[in-house]
Amino acid sequence: MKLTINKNSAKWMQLPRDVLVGHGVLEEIGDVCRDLKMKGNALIVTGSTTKNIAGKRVSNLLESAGCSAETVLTCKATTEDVEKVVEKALEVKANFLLGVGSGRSIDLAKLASTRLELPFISVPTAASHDGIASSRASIVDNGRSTSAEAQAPIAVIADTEIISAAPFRFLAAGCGDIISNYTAVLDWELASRLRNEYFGAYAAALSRMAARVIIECADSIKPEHETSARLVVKALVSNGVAMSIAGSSRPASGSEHMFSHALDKIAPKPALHGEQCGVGTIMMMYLHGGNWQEIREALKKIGAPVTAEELGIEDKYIIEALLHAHSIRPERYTILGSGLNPSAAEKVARITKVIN
Ligand SMILES: NC(=O)C1=CN([C@@H]2O[C@H](COP(=O)(O)OP(=O)(O)OC[C@H]3O[C@@H](n4cnc5c(N)ncnc54)[C@H](OP(=O)(O)O)[C@@H]3O)[C@@H](O)[C@H]2O)C=CC1
Ligand SMILES: O=C(CO)COP(=O)(O)O
Ligand SMILES: [Zn+2]
Repeated sequence: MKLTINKNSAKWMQLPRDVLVGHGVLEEIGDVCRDLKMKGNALIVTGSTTKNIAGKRVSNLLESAGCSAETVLTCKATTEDVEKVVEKALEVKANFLLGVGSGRSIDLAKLASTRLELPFISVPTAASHDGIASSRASIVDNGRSTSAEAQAPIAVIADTEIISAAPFRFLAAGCGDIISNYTAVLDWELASRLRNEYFGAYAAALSRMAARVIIECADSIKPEHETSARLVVKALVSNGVAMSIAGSSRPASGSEHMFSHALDKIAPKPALHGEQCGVGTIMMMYLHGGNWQEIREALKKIGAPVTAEELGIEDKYIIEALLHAHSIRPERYTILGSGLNPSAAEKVARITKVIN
């Protein structure tokens, strides 16, 4: 008899069942629970800011729908934090979990619910990252950035009224996370050619398409336009689907993500994940010999950072992150190969105008 389910299998693509994107969809959370036969005790995983933006409302709405709701506040996305959420879920005898807020809260709810074999609902309050619907969780384990296998959310409730009211910086960061698909796929192709790594043509095409849509619509992505939020959220959900189809974060994470993870470790005050990935994409596209100017122009039009100064990070940390990036995920082969030397790192950052 088979006792464990191997969802790690390349044949197993797990996708969300209900995806709601639109104005005021948060109000439908009770209906989503009824649709998915989810009842009993809910554990809301949220942050100190996002609790006030959506966490409390989710709690009230769930209670009106006949569930009981407890809340656990998040701080970082580390293995220890996952453990804290697991413990809280056991304490309150949770029947399901919700990640309400930032990428961190969603990743913690995702991984804790996976460990507990309970369903979870993703309720983003900003369109700043593509973990909204993915079956991966980016967790820091013993100081190392890891991409953990996890379940996909059973439902995604992306209320564009809330998302478009968030500071525009978040939406611009989400665009950076999507545009980074270009270099992620180039790295994946390289790994397939040089390391005979599995390459999924369909996931790669889906991933490229999302990046193309954002670049082509760069002129029309504007603050407080709910249509902009809707477009970006759909591309972020599509990225999650690409990762599930690939069975890894390969279609959406390559050398530019390794640069961002390195900055998270090195910079005293890192910028948003998607902002750093966008700047990383400009530099990695240069290393690939591609059209880095197109990436830079699109990010500029959107209003995302394209320089160290705009990231609020000193030049020296950009260089250090470039030198360190290849060692972040040594198993993930990218254009960075076995690493840049200091003069090459400085050259790429200067030529692409990230530093001056
Ligand atoms: N699993 C996956 O596939 C992926 C995971 N990620 C991960 O997600 C994280 C990045 O997520 P991201 O959300 O960009 O950043 P963070 O998780 O670092 O959150 C940034 C901050 O934004 C705040 N915030 C969220 N929504 C709003 C809002 N509407 N108004 C004001 N403030 C708000 C949060 O508040 P609060 O303090 O309340 O949380 C938090 O302080 C990284 O850890 C990254 O590695 C990224 C891509 C894919
Ligand atoms: O951020 C991600 C995709 O955008 C997740 O990828 P990693 O954690 O594997 O870098
Ligand atoms: Zn990302």
